[in-house]
Amino acid sequence: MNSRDQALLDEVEALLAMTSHQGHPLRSALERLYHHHLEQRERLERLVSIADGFQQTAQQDLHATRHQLQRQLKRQRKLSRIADRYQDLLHERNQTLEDVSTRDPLTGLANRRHLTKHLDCMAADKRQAGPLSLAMVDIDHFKRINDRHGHAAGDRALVALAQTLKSALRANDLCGRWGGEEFLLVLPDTGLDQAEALVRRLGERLRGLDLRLGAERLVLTASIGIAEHHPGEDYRDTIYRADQALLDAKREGRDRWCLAE
Ligand SMILES: Nc1nc2c(ncn2[C@@H]2O[C@H](COP(=O)(O)OP(=O)(O)OP(=O)(O)O)[C@@H](O)[C@H]2O)c(=O)[nH]1
Repeated sequence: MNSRDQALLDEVEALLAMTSHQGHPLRSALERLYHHHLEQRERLERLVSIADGFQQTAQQDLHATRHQLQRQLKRQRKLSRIADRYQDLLHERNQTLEDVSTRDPLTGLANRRHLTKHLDCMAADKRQAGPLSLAMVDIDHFKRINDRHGHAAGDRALVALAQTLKSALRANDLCGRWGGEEFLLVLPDTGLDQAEALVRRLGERLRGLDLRLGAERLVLTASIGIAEHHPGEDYRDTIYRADQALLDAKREGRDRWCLAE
């Protein structure tokens, strides 16, 4: 209530209290008006206090809800960080699993499983049109290297051969370890002539390797069998023919290649 209202009320109260106005015809009406005003004021104050209470509760609720939301948001961010880390970990694990199941651990080349799968995919791919050759490469007298210099030296020779193979091949070629000291080359868009040129280059690089075992330089040679895939032929049969050609190369004195029938 402002001071003007209060002054008016004080004035009315004073008038009502004056005994000289007891019989005045307006006194009774003024008194009722005065009490009516007091009642209204009281009601208004109650309403204002209820509204204040509501507002305070609403603000507290708002504050509590905001706080709760912030906590949920924080928790959600934490969860999403954990989920991201978990996914990265899963991706790494998958990658490792993929590597373990498709790579030869010693040389890092494709393993036999991967080579077979690759050939199966090629067989299923009807767009595969150009010539395709397979070459089976086998280190000569590898047992002697192991026997003479130890298994670790043999492993070094295998790794050196794997690196030489990789460096001699083109981007679309695939080479992998077929088993022991035997490696398979898958050469797409390659007829026998081109395969022979590649294998010649490979033999030269292999002989030129500077592989040291103590004071001794180890000269690596390999025998190779090459087979061109016939249209409609099962890849296993092409590999078999390449293997037979490899045996021919061994029989003919090693350090050479032979072409399959
Ligand atoms: N160090 C090493 N040796 C291996 C590995 N896998 C197979 N070998 C060895 O490779 C040798 C293969 O010997 P053989 O099959 O007799 O062939 P080779 O001595 O190369 O004779 P030819 O093939 O006839 O020229 C065996 O002594 C195997 O133990 C390997 O991962 N590491």
